[in-house]
Amino acid sequence: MTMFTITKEVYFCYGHRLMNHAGKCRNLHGHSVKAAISVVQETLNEQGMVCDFADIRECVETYIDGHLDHNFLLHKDDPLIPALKANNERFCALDEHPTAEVLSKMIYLHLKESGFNVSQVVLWETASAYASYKEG
Ligand SMILES: Nc1nc2c(c(=O)[nH]1)N=C([C@H](O)[C@H](O)COP(=O)(O)OP(=O)(O)OP(=O)(O)O)CN2
Ligand SMILES: [Zn+2]
Repeated sequence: MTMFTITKEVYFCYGHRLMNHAGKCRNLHGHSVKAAISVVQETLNEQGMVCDFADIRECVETYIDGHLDHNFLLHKDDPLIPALKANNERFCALDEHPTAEVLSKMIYLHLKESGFNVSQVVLWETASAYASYKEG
């Protein structure tokens, strides 16, 4: 079987902390990250594309702007949440810890639910560390 793959990169920022981390990542800190989104198709459309890069960007930008970009990402049981609420600060409480693994999965599932034949999402959290999510 032959397969075409395209990959679109998007960039965004967030603050977070990993509340159960034994080291420095338990502290409040932030990242400026890159997500690389790969979409596959066996055949090309009438424009000779898997899909337009811009279609991936639009889908993922709406989601990232609404949930992740310039937001503060916390586990839903993080004891900081009441203080953020009391001060009207923006945050996003996740069912899982806000790791690169979990964020790559969130982006993947959004694209899949939006109808893209996404094969993988890779999230570069720092210049030297990335996580990826794919299914099957
Ligand atoms: N498997 C994971 N490990 C870690 C994650 C993660 O999301 N998944 N996240 C962190 C921290 O949030 C942060 O990303 C720090 O990562 P790290 O590579 O340790 O940070 P540095 O840039 O400081 O790396 P050095 O190479 O040690 O300078 C931690 N772990
Ligand atoms: Zn971090």
